Amino acid sequence: MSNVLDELYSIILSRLKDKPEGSYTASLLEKGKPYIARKVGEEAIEVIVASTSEGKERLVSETCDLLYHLLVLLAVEGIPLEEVYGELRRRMK
Ligand SMILES: N=c1c2ncn([C@@H]3O[C@H](COP(=O)(O)OP(=O)(O)OP(=O)(O)O)[C@@H](O)[C@H]3O)c2ncn1[C@@H]1O[C@H](COP(=O)(O)O)[C@@H](O)[C@H]1O
Repeated sequence: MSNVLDELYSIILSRLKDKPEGSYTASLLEKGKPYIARKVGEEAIEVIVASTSEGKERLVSETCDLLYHLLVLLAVEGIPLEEVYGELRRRMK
């Protein structure tokens, strides 16, 4: 069964492959892996700031930005989402 993260990951993979005009994902690929990794860090900081002062709606929005950029990083690294799910399951007590 597919969930929203799987669906988004699949769209990201197709953007990285087809590089359509106007795709933000494709523009990230052009900027390179260190840039994408930095974006993950920036978005994580925005999550921290939102959690301390900006309210729940903002926290949800920044969480989405963080998850999206994390998925792009995993996709660029060639790590299937199933591998992350598997590791999370392995850790579950
Ligand atoms: N879920 C997202 C998503 N979340 C966040 N973002 C983008 O991430 C950026 C975060 O904002 P920032 O201010 O930090 O960055 P910025 O100044 O816009 O960009 P930078 O120059 O800093 O990289 C915004 O441009 C958002 O549009 C996303 N961009 C795309 N998606 C989804 O990814 C899929 C593919 O999108 P495209 O590649 O654009 O077709 C689609 O399903 C989209 O809905």
